[in-house]
Amino acid sequence: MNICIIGAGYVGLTTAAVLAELGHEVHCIDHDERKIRLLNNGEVPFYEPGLEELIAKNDNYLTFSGRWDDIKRAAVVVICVGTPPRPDGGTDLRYIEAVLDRLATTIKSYKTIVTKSTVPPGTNEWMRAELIRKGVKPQLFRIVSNPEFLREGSAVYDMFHPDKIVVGLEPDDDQSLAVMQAVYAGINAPYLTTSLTGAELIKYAANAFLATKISFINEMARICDAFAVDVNDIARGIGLDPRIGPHFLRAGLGYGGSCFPKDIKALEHAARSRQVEPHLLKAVQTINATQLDVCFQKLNEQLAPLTDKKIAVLGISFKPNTDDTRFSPAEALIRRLSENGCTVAAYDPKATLSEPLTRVTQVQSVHEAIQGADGLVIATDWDEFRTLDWGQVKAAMNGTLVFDGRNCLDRHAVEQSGLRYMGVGRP
Ligand SMILES: NC(=O)c1ccc[n+]([C@@H]2O[C@H](COP(=O)([O-])OP(=O)(O)OC[C@H]3O[C@@H](n4cnc5c(N)ncnc54)[C@H](O)[C@@H]3O)[C@@H](O)[C@H]2O)c1
Ligand SMILES: O=c1ccn([C@@H]2O[C@H](COP(=O)(O)OP(=O)(O)O[C@H]3O[C@H](CO)[C@@H](O)[C@H](O)[C@H]3O)[C@@H](O)[C@H]2O)c(=O)[nH]1
Repeated sequence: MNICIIGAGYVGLTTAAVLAELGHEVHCIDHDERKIRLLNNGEVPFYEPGLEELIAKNDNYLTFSGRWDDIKRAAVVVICVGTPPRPDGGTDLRYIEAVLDRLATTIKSYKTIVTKSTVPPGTNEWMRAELIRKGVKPQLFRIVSNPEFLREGSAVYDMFHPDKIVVGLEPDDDQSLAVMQAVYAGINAPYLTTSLTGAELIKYAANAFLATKISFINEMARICDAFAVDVNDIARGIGLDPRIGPHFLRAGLGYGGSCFPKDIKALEHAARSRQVEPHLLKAVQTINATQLDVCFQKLNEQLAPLTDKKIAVLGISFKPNTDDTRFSPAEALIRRLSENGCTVAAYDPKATLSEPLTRVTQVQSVHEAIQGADGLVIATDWDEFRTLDWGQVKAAMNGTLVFDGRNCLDRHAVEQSGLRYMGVGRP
């Protein structure tokens, strides 16, 4: 099948590479000329495990350009452009609008237009109406809402092994499901069909539920601290109940990234637009917004006064196995330490600080970061940090505090080397 992907970001490039691997002829369009140049040189503009190799392997079936004319040959167009937050919490649909403008002048033969970008409830219905308003004949296209559930850091694996494929269809559309099954032929997952708006809401509900689990365990961590109980024991204890499950119950600095913060806000905004008061979503966000304060306060209590203290921060990205720093709690903590007079040596295996900060230096190794440090903070749970030689860490540091901001370390290993361990809800 000839497929055109619009937007060569985390979702678009992964989709393009995976669909090419499944045997389709894929063309990927992006308006960012730098990205297209890099891709045509065989480079991926961001770090995502396995993606560069998969793109290289499918070189013959995968092309990149900024040419909209290439849409003409495609039977399926997959929209993967960004849908960033607006200051009021709503969704900025300017990139979707720009795509609709282009599609309106390009569509001359029948297309299945698939929305993979995360868009607020009602957007796909509106997109259909917009295309018709812009002059595209209704019989020349169908819209399908096919939200994406991949995680950064395991995007390629997730796209080959989804737990479901959600397909939102127009009310009288009895052909697009077969088109989607042909697109994903070779991927073994149950299909869930619903309306366009139903599919949009499944995506938001999934992210909201996962964020709720994180805020729940972060609130439990606060309670655990007050009762001198280890929150990891609580997470294990409740996680063994299959009705609860063990995932997304790791307390820490809070959730970040380009999805959870914006999508929970967008769902709250959508609810309010229909006069529904989203009490739970508000609480989830309040807990997340104050989680950094709670963690910072713990550090302050141990190291006060913070002014002129040297802190080693391990981790800059919002989660491991990515170089993405969008809404990264690690970066927010580094900023807070800098604002409070600390000297920070930050290290990340892949990510780079998104802006220069006073008294903050990004260094090239853990070894460099910890030299003479008064305290060490694990801000992102990269594997590399779990397996440090704590004896060597102790010898290099000036102080003894290790703050495990991701509850990912073996506390006994840390303590055995004479360091002081402090986690989130792990007194
Ligand atoms: N990142 C994730 O893990 C993830 C997972 C699931 C869903 N999503 C959703 O998928 C969408 C894309 O997210 P992303 O992280 O891949 O974004 P991204 O910012 O990495 O990539 C978006 C790409 O679209 C391009 N673009 C924007 N407007 C364009 C236009 N008019 N024409 C051509 N190209 C254009 C940009 O240049 C950019 O390369 C968002 O709606 C996001 O919420 C993201
Ligand atoms: O127990 C946990 C699990 C995660 N996190 C944090 O939550 C954030 C998000 O993590 P994760 O969900 O793994 O990363 P994303 O790549 O943002 O993926 C989420 O957002 C995507 C975009 O919508 C969805 O497609 C995915 O299904 C959804 O997991 C990160 O800051 C994590 O550190 C925790 O604090 N505790």
